[in-house]
Amino acid sequence: MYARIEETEFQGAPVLTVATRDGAQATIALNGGQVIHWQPAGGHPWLYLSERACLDGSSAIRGGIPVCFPQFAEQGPLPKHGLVRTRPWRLIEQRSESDLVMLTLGIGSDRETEALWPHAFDLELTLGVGANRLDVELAVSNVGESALSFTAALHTYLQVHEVELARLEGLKGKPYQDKRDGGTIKVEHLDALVVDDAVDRIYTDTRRPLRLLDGGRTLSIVHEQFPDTVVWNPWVEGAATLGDMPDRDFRHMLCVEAAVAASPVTLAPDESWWGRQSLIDERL
Ligand SMILES: O=P(O)(O)OC[C@H]1O[C@H](O)[C@H](O)[C@@H](O)[C@@H]1O
Repeated sequence: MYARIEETEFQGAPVLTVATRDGAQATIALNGGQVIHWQPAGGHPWLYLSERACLDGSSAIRGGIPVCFPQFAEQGPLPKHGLVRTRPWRLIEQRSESDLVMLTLGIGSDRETEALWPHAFDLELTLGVGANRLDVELAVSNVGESALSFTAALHTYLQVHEVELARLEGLKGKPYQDKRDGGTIKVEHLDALVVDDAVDRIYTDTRRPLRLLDGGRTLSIVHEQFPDTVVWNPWVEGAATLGDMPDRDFRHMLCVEAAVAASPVTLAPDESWWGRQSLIDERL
C-alpha cells in the first residue's frame, strides 16, 4: 500500500490530506498554504488548531503553520504577517512513496498584492511528511525587475499538554528582543524556557536545534537558513482578545516560529532564498 494524498474539504474549505503507509498524517489548507494538522506514525498531534479557526480565507487560520511573508508581524506598513496567509495557494506537485509524501504548493504576486507591495515574487512551500517528521521549506524568488526585501516566518503553533509543564531547550545564551518590554534586547539565561506568562520574543542567531519536552514526548525543531526563532504565547489576557481561540487554549499551545525577522533578506532580480523547518518526533 502506498501513501495517500486526497483533495477534500474541512469545514467547507479545500484541504489536502496526507497519510503515509505507517500512519503519519497531515492536513494542509489551500487557503494560506497552511499545514493545520500533523501527527507522526503512532503518535499524537503536534500542531495546535483552534476549534474556532476560520478556514475560508476571510481571516488567518488560528493554528497549524501560518506562512508570514513578506512582512513578519507589524514590522512594516503591510497587513500583520504579510500577504499570503489568507490567500489561496495552488498545488504544484505531489509525490509519494510508501513512507514519504512530498507536496509543493505555490503562490505568486498578483494585482492585489502588487497594489499593496510593488514587487513580483514567487513562493513555493514544499512539505515532506515521513513517519516521524514534518519538513516545511519556504522558497522565495524575486521574479521582478527590482530588488525586494522581506521578513518571513513559519509561525508554527505547537500543541502541548500543559504549557507550564513544557520545556523548550536550546536557547540558552541567545540574545532576544523582548516585544513585551518595548523591544529591549536581553539574553536568555535558562537551560530550558518554561512559559508561565505571556511571551513574545524574537531570539536571534538560533542556529542549533531546539527540543520541546512535553508530557513524556520530545520534539526536535531544526531550522535551516531561518536565523531567528520567535516564541509566542498570549497567556490569559492576550487569549481573551483573540476571538478565534477559546480562552483556556493558551495552556495547550506554544508558538515556536522559524523566522527571518530581526534583519530582512534582500533579493536582487532573479535571486532566490529558501529556509526550512523540520519537526522530528524523537519517540520513533
Ligand atoms: O494574532 P496574529 O496576527 O496571528 O499574531 C500572533 C502573534 O504572532 C507572532 O508570534 C508575533 O510575534 C506576535 O506579536 C503576534 O501577536
